[in-house]
Amino acid sequence: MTDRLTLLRPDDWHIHLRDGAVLQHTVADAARMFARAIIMPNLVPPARNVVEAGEYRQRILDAVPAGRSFEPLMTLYLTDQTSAEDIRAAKASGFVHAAKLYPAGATTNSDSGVTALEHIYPALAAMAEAGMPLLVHGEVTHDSVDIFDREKRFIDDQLTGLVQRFPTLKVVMEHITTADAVQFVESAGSNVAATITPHHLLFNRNHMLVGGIKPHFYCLPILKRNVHQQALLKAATSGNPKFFLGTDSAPHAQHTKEAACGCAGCYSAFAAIELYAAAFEQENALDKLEAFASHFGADFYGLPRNTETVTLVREPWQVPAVLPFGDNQVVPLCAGDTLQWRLLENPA
Ligand SMILES: NC(=O)N[C@@H](CC(=O)O)C(=O)O
Ligand SMILES: [Zn+2]
Ligand SMILES: [Zn+2]
Repeated sequence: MTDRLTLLRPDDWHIHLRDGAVLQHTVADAARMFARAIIMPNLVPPARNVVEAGEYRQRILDAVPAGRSFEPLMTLYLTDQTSAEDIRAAKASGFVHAAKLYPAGATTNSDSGVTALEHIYPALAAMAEAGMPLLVHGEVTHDSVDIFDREKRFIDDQLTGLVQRFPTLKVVMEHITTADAVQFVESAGSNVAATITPHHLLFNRNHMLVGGIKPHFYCLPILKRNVHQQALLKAATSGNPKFFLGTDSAPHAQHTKEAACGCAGCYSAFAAIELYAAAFEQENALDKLEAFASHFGADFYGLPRNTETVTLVREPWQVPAVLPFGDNQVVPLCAGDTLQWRLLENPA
């Protein structure tokens, strides 16, 4: 049995670091293992243009612990008002690497998201032109659509047509949760890819709902049935370069999740690579982890792969019950559980 695993240093192609006092914690956790991360722009107010993205980037850089290297890859939050010029200015900055589509009302802080795709056609044309990937939270939002069906309906009603209309646009379907999404991405062109989270690989809706409701498993898109979890595990460990690491680590203070109306999002960045190692080991596919975590995302974004390495050792450790989160605390994914793999602390 392997008990040591050395990988090219990974990147996270989907993370929420939030803002303000919590950055000291969220940035330190991400920078412990990741060289770079695609930073989600759903702040209040969101990072909608190159100026807001640049200011946010500086706040993140200011929070990187001394002695660590960590490059925040910024994204723009698309609204009905985003113009082709906004995209061109963002591209010219060199630090904005993608733009994010939140259908209005789909998830945390998506109120200023896009109300109809037609509104962003000029921006999407500029993105295709610039080679800038569109990152998609792929869920429809109509009250009439069941929450467990919202991803599939988005593929059928919106994404299929969008990919046809913009055949050269790079699209990342973020945090996929269904066999339908796996199938859609597999059968699309090489310009379409997907990120997969550790929580959707390790858990299904039974973990969230059987034996009492577990708010720390509540995220969007919501955990699905076991058959979907199996399809995601298969895709992530397949060696297909269309599927790569994106944690969707999305911390919310403990009291806002353990509430009558709890927030959506799981905090995984503190042990992301260890959690993925658990999922890959379960599939007997640890040999596939490096490409998923460290090659395919950079290749898709057209960025160089990292050159330094990180090492994981088989050394069981217990996930703390809570972690500091600015002036509050956050309950991490798998709180209290024992993880088998541990990342060696080798300063970057
Ligand atoms: N994934 C989540 O459940 N929540 C994310 C938003 C998102 O990625 O949809 C958040 O910002 O809290
Ligand atoms: Zn999302
Ligand atoms: Zn997210």
